[in-house]
Amino acid sequence: MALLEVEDVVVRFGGVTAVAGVSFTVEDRQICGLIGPNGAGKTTLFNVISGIYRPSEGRVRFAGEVATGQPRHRMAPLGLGRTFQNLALFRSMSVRENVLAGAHSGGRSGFLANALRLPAARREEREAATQAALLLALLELDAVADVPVAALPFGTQKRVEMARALISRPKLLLLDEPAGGLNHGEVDALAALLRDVRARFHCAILLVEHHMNLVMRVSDKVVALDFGRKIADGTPEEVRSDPEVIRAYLGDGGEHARAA
Ligand SMILES: Nc1ncnc2c1ncn2[C@@H]1O[C@H](COP(=O)(O)OP(=O)(O)OP(=O)(O)O)[C@@H](O)[C@H]1O
Repeated sequence: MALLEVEDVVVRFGGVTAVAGVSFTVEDRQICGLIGPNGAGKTTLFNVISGIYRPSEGRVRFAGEVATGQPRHRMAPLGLGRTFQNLALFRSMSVRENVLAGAHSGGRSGFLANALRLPAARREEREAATQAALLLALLELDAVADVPVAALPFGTQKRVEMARALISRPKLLLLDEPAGGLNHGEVDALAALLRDVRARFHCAILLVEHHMNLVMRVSDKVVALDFGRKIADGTPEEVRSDPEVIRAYLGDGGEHARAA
């Protein structure tokens, strides 16, 4: 059984079919890149997988359980962690506070135990603080742990988001354009970091990404979309040389010519 199973997912917005029957799987500890030209349906599909959109048809299974239709707060306990394209951090809070905020969605002791500060809740808080410290070190954020997020460069903020997603120990980490806005050196560091994160956290990673070089370097498998359909699914080498993928990226010389 695959960790993530996307089955015949269709998403319609009024008359627009953004995703037109896409199926693919992600295995345990696999890094999967989701690529496609602008408007291909990547973000829409990503939002279905992370529980933000309900598909018009089809379903998503996570570790064998149907995840579509589950309330969003159930996603972290199910084992799904995500980051956002335009960051969704508490800007006036410190790096450490933001990372700790991610732990609360994974807490097991419940609202009442937390409100009454029962021992189970206090133990969870201590565990979360230890985990946060480890993550801050791994993501090279310890020097800025007490700095408000708003004061930090974009690339650093992206690492904060990743730390926040990782503190709930996801089985699958969903990354929305992690290389967006990063410079060349930062993209190289990100490639190394993604492999490191997989090795240390034993998680699978699904990344939606425009940065082709990063996707091809870090992914075990790549799924390519165009006009809401899956046009290729295979190793980076297979997908890179797939005629439909080349056509989708280079265009047909007419109105569909789009940049890679
Ligand atoms: N909320 C919405 N309402 C109507 N149409 C939408 C909505 N969201 C996306 N679409 C349309 O669905 C299609 C797929 O969009 P989507 O944003 O998923 O593509 P994408 O591959 O992520 O593109 P990009 O790389 O530019 O972010 C596009 O035609 C888009 O205009």
